Amino acid sequence: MNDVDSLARLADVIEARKPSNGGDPEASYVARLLAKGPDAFLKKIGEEATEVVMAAKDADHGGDRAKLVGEVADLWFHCMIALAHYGLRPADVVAELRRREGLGGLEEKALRKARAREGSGE
Ligand SMILES: N=c1c2ncn([C@@H]3O[C@H](COP(=O)(O)OP(=O)(O)OP(=O)(O)O)[C@@H](O)[C@H]3O)c2ncn1[C@@H]1O[C@H](COP(=O)(O)O)[C@@H](O)[C@H]1O
Repeated sequence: MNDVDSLARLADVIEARKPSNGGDPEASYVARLLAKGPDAFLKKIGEEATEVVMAAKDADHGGDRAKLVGEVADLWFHCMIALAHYGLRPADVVAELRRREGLGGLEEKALRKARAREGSGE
């Protein structure tokens, strides 16, 4: 199984845990978070992002890199809950990353600025 398949499988589980699909907030963390609504899982995303930053800073100073992996997994997982809530799939994110393949970040930024200048009539 490849990386994208693993994400798709987890997305299927999250989809099945939606309260509207019968997920039970008493028995499932995903169902509980989805039942609480966007504020709850968006707050978790903020917290997990901060934990990623702290684990990365620790790793910079000889800390445990496995901790960083764990925190990134938590962040990805909670982002996947948000994607599911908004009717999106990991494949949508992968398609966007594929669309960007070969277009450097600096090049993309220059194009974006040029388009904004054209739009403002400068
Ligand atoms: N990948 C995960 C996963 N990663 C993290 N977590 C949970 O996310 C929570 C993260 O919260 P924190 O680390 O902040 O710890 P906490 O203090 O317990 O959090 P809170 O009290 O603030 O919610 C923990 O309860 C973790 O167990 C996950 N829970 C579930 N999954 C996957 O989702 C599937 C469905 O899970 P259920 O919906 O619970 O059946 C599972 O089979 C897994 O594949």
